[in-house]
Amino acid sequence: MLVGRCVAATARQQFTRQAPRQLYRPAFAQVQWKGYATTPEAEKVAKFKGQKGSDGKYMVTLIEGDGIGPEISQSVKDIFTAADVPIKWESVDVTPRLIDGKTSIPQEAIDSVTRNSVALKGPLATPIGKGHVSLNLTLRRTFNLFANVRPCKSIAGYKTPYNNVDLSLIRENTEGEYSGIEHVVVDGVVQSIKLITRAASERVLRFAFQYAQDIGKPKVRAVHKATIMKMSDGLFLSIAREVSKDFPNVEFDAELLDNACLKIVSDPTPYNDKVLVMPNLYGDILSDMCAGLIGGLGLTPSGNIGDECSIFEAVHGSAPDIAGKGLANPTALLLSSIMMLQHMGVTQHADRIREAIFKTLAEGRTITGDLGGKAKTAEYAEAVIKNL
Ligand SMILES: NC(=O)C1=CN([C@@H]2O[C@H](COP(=O)(O)OP(=O)(O)OC[C@H]3O[C@@H](n4cnc5c(N)ncnc54)[C@H](O)[C@@H]3O)[C@@H](O)[C@H]2O)C=CC1
Ligand SMILES: O=C(O)CCC(=O)C(=O)O
Ligand SMILES: [Mg+2]
Repeated sequence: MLVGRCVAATARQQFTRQAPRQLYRPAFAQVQWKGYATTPEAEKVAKFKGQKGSDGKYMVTLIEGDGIGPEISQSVKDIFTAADVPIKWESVDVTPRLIDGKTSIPQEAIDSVTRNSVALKGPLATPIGKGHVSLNLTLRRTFNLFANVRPCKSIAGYKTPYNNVDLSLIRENTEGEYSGIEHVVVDGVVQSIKLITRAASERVLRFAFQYAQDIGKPKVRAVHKATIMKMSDGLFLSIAREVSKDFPNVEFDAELLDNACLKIVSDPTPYNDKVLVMPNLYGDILSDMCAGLIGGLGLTPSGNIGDECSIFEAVHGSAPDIAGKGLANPTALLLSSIMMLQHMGVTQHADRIREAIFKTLAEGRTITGDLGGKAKTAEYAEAVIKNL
């Protein structure tokens, strides 16, 4: 499996060298806000569109990803099999192809996610500088996964300077600094455009307020830099203020990004009662930073949520420094798979696996190197299975 992925990664690098320079063009289609049901139960029904097959199982798309992706995906597969989770995996490859001069992910992958309406994704590596656009972003854009939900919670038994971290970050997921609209003005001068639209801002902000209500957090805080990016972040902030009026039971305020970073690393616990919502790049950076507060990237899950389908993945990347060595901590992808099961309404299995994970971590006997243990990825997965 690992060999297969290495071949795919090499093919992608070769492809990268041949690919013509592309602009990452956003779709400017007006997005109709569909609203979210007020209870988590109803929300799941509204958003998860997958169907059980005649064998009583859901089909779920699996993108194993690069680097540590296949290793941590194997842990999820093993634990799901042991826990008898009623799903079947449909593995797809997202290595981009050049079709009519454009970089595209394979149609089979797009069809699979569209058909199943839910996917679990390992990390996908992005070449630095020249090369294909991030496949992670391409997937988010292709399926209009407008909200990236990134919870970050302390793990019982793993000691960090703060024991009670419970942060909720919502990152705008389709535009902002990640729009990839870049061009050379003259030699030595390049321009990169941060795109902020009313439509994308409003839908993620509404999502954040609804999410706060659904998970019982009383406050939403917009994180911004509208002092400097007066028009772009200014628009995001003014829409946040507008949207807040539709949620009178949720307190709203705003904070500058740099100050938020200082305060969160000094003491994150005053942020526990808030959902933080922000433009794309700020959410990217803040979520890695927050992972550092609870024990690292091996522990933080995420969900890319759209109206038609959703893709769940860890916050971390392909970790090339430890790939292929059996050292990766699969907890982040496992917790992402639990978010996925909750989203699908498969809650009993989700609860059972989550308890087994937390028990294994709290026992501290069979944990991976990032948490100070000696266990290999597969040994940790085996310990979780024993705790099921
Ligand atoms: N959503 C995605 O698929 C993402 C993809 N990437 C891509 O991943 C590649 C590598 O990026 P990096 O900056 O190195 O970030 P990274 O997140 O892959 O790794 C950062 C550090 O965290 C460690 N780490 C990450 N996940 C871990 C795990 N599960 N267990 C133990 N340790 C773990 C790594 O060993 C490394 O020291 C790049 O090509 C980047 O574009 C980066 C972030 C997200
Ligand atoms: O797509 C990439 O290469 C990076 C994405 C990323 O850092 C993230 O989603 O947090
Ligand atoms: Mg990131």
